[in-house]
Amino acid sequence: MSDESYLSRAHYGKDKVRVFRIVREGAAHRVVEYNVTALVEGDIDVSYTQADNSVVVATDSMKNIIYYLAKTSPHVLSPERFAVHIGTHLVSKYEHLHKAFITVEKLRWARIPIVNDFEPVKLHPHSYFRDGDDKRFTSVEIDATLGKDSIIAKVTSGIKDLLVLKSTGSAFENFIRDEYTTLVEVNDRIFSTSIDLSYVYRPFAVPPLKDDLLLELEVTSEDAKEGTAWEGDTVADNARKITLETFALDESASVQATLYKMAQKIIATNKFVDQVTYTLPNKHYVPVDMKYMGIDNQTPSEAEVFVPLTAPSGLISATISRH
Ligand SMILES: O=c1[nH]c(=O)c2[nH]c(=O)[nH]c2[nH]1
Repeated sequence: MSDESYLSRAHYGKDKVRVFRIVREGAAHRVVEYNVTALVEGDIDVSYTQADNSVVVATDSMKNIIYYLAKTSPHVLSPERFAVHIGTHLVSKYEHLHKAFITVEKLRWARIPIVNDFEPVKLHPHSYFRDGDDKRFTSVEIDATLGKDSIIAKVTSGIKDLLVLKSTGSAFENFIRDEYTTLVEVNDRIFSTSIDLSYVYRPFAVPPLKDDLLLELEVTSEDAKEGTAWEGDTVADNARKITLETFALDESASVQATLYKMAQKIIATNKFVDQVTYTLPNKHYVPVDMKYMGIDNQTPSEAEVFVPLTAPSGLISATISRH
């Protein structure tokens, strides 16, 4: 053992860059709101070890690159493509930067439905409401360590904070009973969780950027149909639908068993997704004990009044991978 130390890893960048973009398509607008994180890695050791800032792209400049690409990138409406574009731009513009890690979190803005008697519901062209607290995100690693002409993108996307609850169709029985067990077995209970889900796409090569550092890559109908990372909307829509429908339809034996079914379906339905991870807090709802009032609120079929517990919660997580 030596008393000396060395810099074993370094990366830096800008976090929590908030950006909103309008794309005007005639009278109809499309809007996105993102929280972006951009971190870079490369030949930057001396900025830590020698106080030498000559290798430092200021994090303020990185923020400006994010705004610049929010204005100029043809990919801005797709979190995955926008993130790949930001990361590829950083490692292509600066010779000494070899990797970029970009996270784009997308907030929900849905068109406000306008209901007029006897007319089909119309979605307003430029007014929106927040239709859920869940966020879609993508985390992209841009790896240019093999050269600026051989850039590999590793894309992981997912959903955070998707809060769900079902008031029946969930049981928890046959678990280990010993001297520590106080939990009673139930064949009918409330199941509520705040879903965190991430899925890993098969890595792909990013074409070298043009002279103006713009990423000119077409999205084909195959991308949309097959659900490549290049058209992440397809998989994002699939993953949300599978997660919600499986949660609703499964006669759940446990959080673990329902989680596994969701993940298996995502892998089976999305051929460019190789790995799925769910993290599910089990948000407990405890029936109030009303025995002292002479009221049965405890037997599962009679349990009607519950205390939603803030803490503690279970925490069930698993990663399911393609064979
Ligand atoms: O679905 C569940 N899985 C558990 O592992 C567990 N543990 C517990 O106390 N309740 C539950 N519920």
